[in-house]
Amino acid sequence: MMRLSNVSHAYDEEPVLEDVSVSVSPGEVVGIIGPSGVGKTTLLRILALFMQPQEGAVELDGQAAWGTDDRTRLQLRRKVGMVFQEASLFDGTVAQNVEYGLRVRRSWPARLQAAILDVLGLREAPPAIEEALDIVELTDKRDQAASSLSGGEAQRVSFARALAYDPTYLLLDEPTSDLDPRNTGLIEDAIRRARDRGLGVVIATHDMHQAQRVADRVGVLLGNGITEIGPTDQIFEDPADERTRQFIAGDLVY
Ligand SMILES: Nc1ncnc2c1ncn2[C@@H]1O[C@H](COP(=O)(O)OP(=O)(O)OP(=O)(O)O)[C@@H](O)[C@H]1O
Repeated sequence: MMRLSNVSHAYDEEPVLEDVSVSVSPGEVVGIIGPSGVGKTTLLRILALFMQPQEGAVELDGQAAWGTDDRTRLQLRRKVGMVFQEASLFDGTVAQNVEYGLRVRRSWPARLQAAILDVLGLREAPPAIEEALDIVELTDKRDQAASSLSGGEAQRVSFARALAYDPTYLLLDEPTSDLDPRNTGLIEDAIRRARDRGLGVVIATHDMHQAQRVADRVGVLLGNGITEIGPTDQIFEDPADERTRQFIAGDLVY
């Protein structure tokens, strides 16, 4: 389980998160919804161990992430994959971009061996790449130049790259905010497939309907904290907190 406990963080004395606790288990999708600028990205960056919160604890599979040595933290960070709002692919084919996720994990001897087989034209793509491409339905574009893809396809490649890395947890920051309905649907299907393979997924989105479609549990981030977190049906149909109710009903204007 990945868990934030009583986390607070401020930028230049301006509090963004105050006393936030949230967790995700393997095989579960947790949606974090809230208006723009409320701190969803900050929350994900703390979960990804990119930044240390000023207060509170971050724990992965029972191990505290801070207050430990850098090497242990790097090992913990390797359990986490992240997909950002915008795909950032390098100049190369779709398959090469997806493989990048694998390559960073390989030992130097294995990388050297792969490079030699590449030069000899003898290397076959590892199964993890084919599986990841299958999940985002891009198998037929595997040899296409990444620069020739549409925005939606590029985002699906980003998703596949994060999957190929074989993380235990996957964090998604507004992964479909610039996408058309078809690509949005394909990413949402890929999220469900990742969950069914046992990944713990956290998706931050300002689109509450997306959270309703894909999340098992939803946390509502309003003001500086989570007003409520619980099973998706309960949050949308019977919220306990008045601010959550107003936000879900669209009555809370930011
Ligand atoms: N590095 C930083 N330095 C100073 N302020 C920051 C920094 N990063 C974020 N903030 C501020 O913290 C607040 C929360 O930002 P954050 O990006 O976490 O929110 P968000 O909910 O992800 O927003 P959006 O959906 O618009 O991306 C914003 O007011 C933002 O301006």
